[in-house]
Amino acid sequence: MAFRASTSSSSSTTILFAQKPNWVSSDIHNPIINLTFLKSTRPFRLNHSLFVRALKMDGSAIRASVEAKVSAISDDEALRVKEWEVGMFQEEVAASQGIRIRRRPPTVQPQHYMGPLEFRSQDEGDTPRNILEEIVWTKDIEVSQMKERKPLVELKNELEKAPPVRDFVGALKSSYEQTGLPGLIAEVKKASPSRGILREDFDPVEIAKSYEKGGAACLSVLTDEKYFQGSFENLELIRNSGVKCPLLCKEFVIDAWQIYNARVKGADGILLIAAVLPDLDIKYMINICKLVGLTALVEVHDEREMDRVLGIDGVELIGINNRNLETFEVDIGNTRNLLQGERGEMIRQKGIIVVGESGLFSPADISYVQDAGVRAVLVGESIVKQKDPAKGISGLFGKDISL
Ligand SMILES: O=C(O)c1ccccc1NCC(=O)[C@H](O)[C@H](O)COP(=O)(O)O
Repeated sequence: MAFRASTSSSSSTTILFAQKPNWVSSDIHNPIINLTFLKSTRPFRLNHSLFVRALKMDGSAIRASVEAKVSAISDDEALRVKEWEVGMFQEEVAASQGIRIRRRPPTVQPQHYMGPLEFRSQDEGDTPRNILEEIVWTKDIEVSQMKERKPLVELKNELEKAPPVRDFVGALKSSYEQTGLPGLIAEVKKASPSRGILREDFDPVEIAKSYEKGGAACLSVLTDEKYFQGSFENLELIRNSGVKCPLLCKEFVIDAWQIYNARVKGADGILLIAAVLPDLDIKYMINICKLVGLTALVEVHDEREMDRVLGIDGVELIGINNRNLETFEVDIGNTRNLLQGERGEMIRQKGIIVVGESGLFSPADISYVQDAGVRAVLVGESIVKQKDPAKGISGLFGKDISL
């Protein structure tokens, strides 16, 4: 329904909406809306009783206008509104690149509030659409809390005490050259949203040592606590245990702060997920990675993400995830599909190393993705579940790959 403004607004006056209002704050005691007038958009606080009346009018009949009482908001509130608008802009940019994952919940009416059906059904509410979105929303809260505890300036000061960086890409290349098989990034993974607990007797250092003994070129260490039961403590323990393999910090990165943190904790590489990050974020984060010496493993799952990432300069490692992180469906044919034709050609021309990720269980799986063009694989479940993970690696490759 379109509305026309017929009066201007000032403090506590009755106005007619020019367009459907945009909800900025869903706080029932403090509802703030952006009202678009004929020429401009301005935030106002809505008088609650009239708000309900206006909504009923809106929902119950097709009318040319609705009425509400509004009052001007404070400078502080205006600043929050600005921040909200910038957030909305970022979401729009992400959506234009086909990114379905929203960075944080949209601002909506609280569940207990008897608001207008129309507005409720347009906003899907604060329910994430899938597990990846839920993880990202949780991460957004976690990261802002971590940043409050340790601001970036403080974190940067700790960089000089970080252990020296190891050559992640070099380790994968030399493993491929020596074995003729994809270099293995073996994942230290206790649990996952799709499979639950993978290993009850989980000793991260013991598993890491066994992987290294079994011929892994690099290790991937999950640091997410809530969904994977991983931790930065595990990363640090492994780093300080004498294990020499370069370490990938397997995280859901949404903020550059996490990249600095990973390096400070001893990581040599970090995962950047194209389904979560718009192009500009990926470019910016790759630059930060270079600055601190980390290798970025940029992960894609479909053609669109692959094309976006191939358009970004400076990418040296692309992971093709065979698992759809929104539905958990696993199909190793995905690796082959994304490496066919022009895409595969471009990857070869650019000298990018492709990592086949997820759902690899047998020598046949390894041959399949190798034939498709991968030079490295990232494997968790099939090897972490084995009593002796080193033997799990020989089983996966069909031979002993330790040198
Ligand atoms: O593994 C999951 O269930 C999962 C769910 C949501 C987001 C990410 C998820 N996994 C991350 C990975 O991609 C895998 O840990 C990694 O590729 C190893 O996969 P696998 O060998 O199948 O354990």
